[in-house]
Amino acid sequence: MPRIAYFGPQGTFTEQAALRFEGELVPFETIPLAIAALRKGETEFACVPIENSVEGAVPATLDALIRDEPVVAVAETVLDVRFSVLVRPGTTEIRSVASHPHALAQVREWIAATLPGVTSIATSSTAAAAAAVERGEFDAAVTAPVAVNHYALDEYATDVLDVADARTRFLLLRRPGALPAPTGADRTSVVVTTPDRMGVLSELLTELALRGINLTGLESRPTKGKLGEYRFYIDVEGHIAEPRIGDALAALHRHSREIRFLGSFPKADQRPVEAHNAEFTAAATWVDAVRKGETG
Ligand SMILES: O=C(O)C(=O)C[C@]1(C(=O)O)C=C[C@@H](O)C=C1
Repeated sequence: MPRIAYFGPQGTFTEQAALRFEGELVPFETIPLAIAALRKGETEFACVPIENSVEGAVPATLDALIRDEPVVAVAETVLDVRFSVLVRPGTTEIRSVASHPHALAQVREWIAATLPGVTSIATSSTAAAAAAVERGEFDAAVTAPVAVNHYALDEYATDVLDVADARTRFLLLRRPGALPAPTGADRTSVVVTTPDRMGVLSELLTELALRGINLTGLESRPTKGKLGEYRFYIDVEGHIAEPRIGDALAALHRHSREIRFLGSFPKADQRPVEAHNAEFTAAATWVDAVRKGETG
């Protein structure tokens, strides 16, 4: 059975996401450590969170994806997110509440209304907060509902969430190899470092628009070099095997100082992508024929 490194420990949302894929799950304390295990060949896959509908992109994942040797996404899955607040049995007063910063941000209003005056403490993950509460370091942890099964804690509150219908998307990563076959409902992800000149981002987006490609995500992260220098993470609908996507990525390559392919894989929503591949194929066939002198 393949091994899947995941952002743990046991009881994280990421573990719930990783359980949807077939493999032996291996927990790591941080996102960079899970991806490093994949790069080193300790596991065949890694499962990490990439974006949340309330708090946006997960910076630790974006930064880990661009470092060191390339890794690519081969699948994604989306989880509904709602939180439980766990305490040690017998707790009567809550003075501190711990969790992953993304989780704390999603229950900020609930904490202010229900536990006014408590101190919020950031931990490496929601489950790490549960473990710390179990050890007596903090009074309460904001966790995934399943965490109550892994730690000797009681539910103080369940279904906690400031914004209804929150969801988090997770990626299944692998070292580069054969790509997943196109399904007609795919997503392609790249990260581009642009030269420092006027209008370059609009040029990138125009290349997509000209080919009728739907942009589903655009994130920027500093290159960590010069102040004001950024990388752009671009998600589009379609698969690199499709002519219009291949054509667009070639254009992005021409506009960029550095480009890294992050994968073409089936979208979790399985909603078919409206494409114009037949027109692109017909145009390429025509150019080919003209070059050979077969037509005018
Ligand atoms: O700490 C966890 O349980 C995670 O899996 C991380 C994470 C995140 O990074 O957004 C995943 C889903 C929730 O939105 C909160 C935390």
